[in-house]
Amino acid sequence: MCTSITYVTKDHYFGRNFDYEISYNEVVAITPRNYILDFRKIENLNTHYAMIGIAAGIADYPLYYDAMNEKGLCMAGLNFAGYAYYNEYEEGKENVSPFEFIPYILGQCTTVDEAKKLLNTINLVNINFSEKLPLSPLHWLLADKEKSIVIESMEDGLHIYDNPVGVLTNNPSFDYQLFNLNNYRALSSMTPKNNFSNQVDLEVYSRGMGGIGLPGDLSSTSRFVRATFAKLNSVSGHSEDESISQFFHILGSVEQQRGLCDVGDEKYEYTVYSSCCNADKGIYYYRTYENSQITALDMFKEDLNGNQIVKYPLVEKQQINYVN
Ligand SMILES: C[C@H](CCC(=O)NCCS(=O)(=O)O)[C@H]1CC[C@H]2[C@@H]3CC[C@@H]4C[C@H](O)CC[C@]4(C)[C@H]3C[C@H](O)[C@]12C
Repeated sequence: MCTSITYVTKDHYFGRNFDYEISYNEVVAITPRNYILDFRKIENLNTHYAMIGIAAGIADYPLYYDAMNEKGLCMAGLNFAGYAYYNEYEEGKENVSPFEFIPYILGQCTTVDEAKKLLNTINLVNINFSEKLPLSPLHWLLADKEKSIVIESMEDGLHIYDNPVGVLTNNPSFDYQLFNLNNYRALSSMTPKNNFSNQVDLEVYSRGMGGIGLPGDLSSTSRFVRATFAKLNSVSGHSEDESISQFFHILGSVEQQRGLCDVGDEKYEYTVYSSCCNADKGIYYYRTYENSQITALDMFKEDLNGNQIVKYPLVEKQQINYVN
């Protein structure tokens, strides 16, 4: 499972928990403007916006899980197994395969509205990256500072939802996740008054009772409600330090500890990494399961006019500040 959120203080922040039981040798990858983006069915992009994000480090192609471009547009792919459906090639459409989708959008668009125009002509086509890397069933969160949308390609067509809460998890489809929030409208960050009955005197024996009923488990519907509640009630200062700390704490509300989600064969789904982009400044921050220290990469410190992907392996060793 994964959770992705967008968050605005003074700047715009975007990121995700990447929850899984295996890794594809993830790296932070910077794709500069003149790296030739090679597409299977449409014309290559020989120059495009530069982007930074986490990608699979197993191929010489920017196989992004999530990324932002130099204009502050951000996009993340999350599992959508059993719901995602990719089509046959269709003449007259822009046939983009799911593994090309993030570079295709971030390479050319500066805002969600610009991306929406491209989405009018797109056909998410069922082409593998390779035999070893088959199609992934995904849906996507796409965000700029003002708004976000969710993109779901399903058997009945391409769905593009405005996302008023700026959160995405996994199954089922986004319209359900949003509707399900109605069930939690009584939750509050405030101490609730006794609505139960005036015939019984109910005590406020603890702080935090306004949130009783918030689902605590790791299912995607529960994470959706919990991350949304955390994000929308979140209070943070505007400085960079306060903002990214708060961002990682929101993601922390839905992080997965190893062992709690058994997927068989002695494998457990856990939060492999959490990321937070400052989309205004082009800085990619992340933490990994074993390394609680925040690592940062500034895309503008790279030569963005280059033509080769620059890759940084994740810093995964715990960094402890021993004081004596
Ligand atoms: C598994 C991940 C979703 C995490 C998630 O949501 N976990 C919940 C599981 S569950 O909901 O509990 O079942 C997704 C997110 C992005 C994906 C890569 C995208 C590029 C590339 C595309 C190629 O076509 C295939 C290989 C490739 C490296 C992909 C592998 C894998 O598919 C990645 C990592």
